[in-house]
Amino acid sequence: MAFWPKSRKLKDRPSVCNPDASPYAVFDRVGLSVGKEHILQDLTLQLAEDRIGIIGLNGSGKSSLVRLLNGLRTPTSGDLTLFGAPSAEAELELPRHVGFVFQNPDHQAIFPTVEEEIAFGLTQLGAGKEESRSRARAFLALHGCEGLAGKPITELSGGQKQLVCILAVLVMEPRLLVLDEPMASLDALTTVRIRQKILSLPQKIVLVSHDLSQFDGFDRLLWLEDGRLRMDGAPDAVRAAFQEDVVSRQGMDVEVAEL
Ligand SMILES: Nc1ncnc2c1ncn2[C@@H]1O[C@H](COP(=O)(O)OP(=O)(O)OP(=O)(O)O)[C@@H](O)[C@H]1O
Repeated sequence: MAFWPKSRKLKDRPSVCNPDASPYAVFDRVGLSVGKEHILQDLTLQLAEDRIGIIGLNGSGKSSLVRLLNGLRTPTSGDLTLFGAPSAEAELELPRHVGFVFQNPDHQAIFPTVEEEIAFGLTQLGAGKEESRSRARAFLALHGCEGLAGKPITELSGGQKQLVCILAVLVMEPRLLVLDEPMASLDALTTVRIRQKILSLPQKIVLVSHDLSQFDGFDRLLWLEDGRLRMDGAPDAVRAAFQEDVVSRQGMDVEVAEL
C-alpha cells in the first residue's frame, strides 16, 4: 500500500508543493526528540542529488531521518522544507511526491491481490475504481509482472512482495523514492534484480542500507552517528571512513573484552 495519512483525495486540495523544487529537501538545524531522547540533532543539509545513500550503525537515526521526508515523522526543532514548502504545510501532499518502501513488505502490502495493491494509489490520486484496476494491470505488464496481477499477495515470495511494494509506489509517479533497507531479507540474485530496477528509475532515490556495496554509482552518501551527521560526501570517501571507524571500534571492543 502506498503510505497515505488521510482518506481525503489530493485532487480536492490546492497544491503547496513544487515537485520540481531543487533541492527537494532543506534541513536547517532540524532535530527530532521523543520525550527526553534526542533521536536526531542539529541536522543542516540540502538534498538535491539523484542518488543519495544513508549509512550508520543500528540506532543512529537513519529510519527516523527518512521518515521526516514523507511526513511519517515531524521535526521537533529547526526548520524542514520539503518540495519548497514548510514540512507542516507539505505533509498532506507528500504521498504524491514521495514513495516510501519499507524493509518488510508485510508492513506495507495490505490488499488481497497484487492488482488491488497497485490500484490503490491511483484511486487515492482521483482515478475511478475500474480505471485504476485497468491502469494497474497495464503498469504491471510494463514492468514484466503481468503474471502477478491476480495473485494473492500472501502467496508471493519475499522478493516478489518487495517488487510489488516498489511498483505500488512507482505507479503514483512520485518525484522521490525513499527505500529503507529494502533488500535486507532478499537473496543475492533478487537483490541484484531489484537494485537494477531501482537504479533504472527516473525518480530521485534516497536509500538506507547496511550493505555498503549498494551505494556503487551513487552521487552522495550521508553517515549518521548518534542522530548527528558524522560525514557527508562522495560514497567512496564516506564508505572508507565509515569502515575505518568500524574497524577501530572493533579493536576497542577487543581491548575491553581482554581486560
Ligand atoms: N518512537 C520512538 N520512541 C522513542 N525512541 C525511538 C522511537 N523511534 C526510534 N527511537 C530511537 O531513535 C533512535 C534511532 O532509531 P532509528 O530507527 O531511526 O535508527 P536506525 O539508524 O534506522 O537503526 P537500524 O539500523 O537499527 O534500523 C534509536 O535509539 C531508537 O531507539
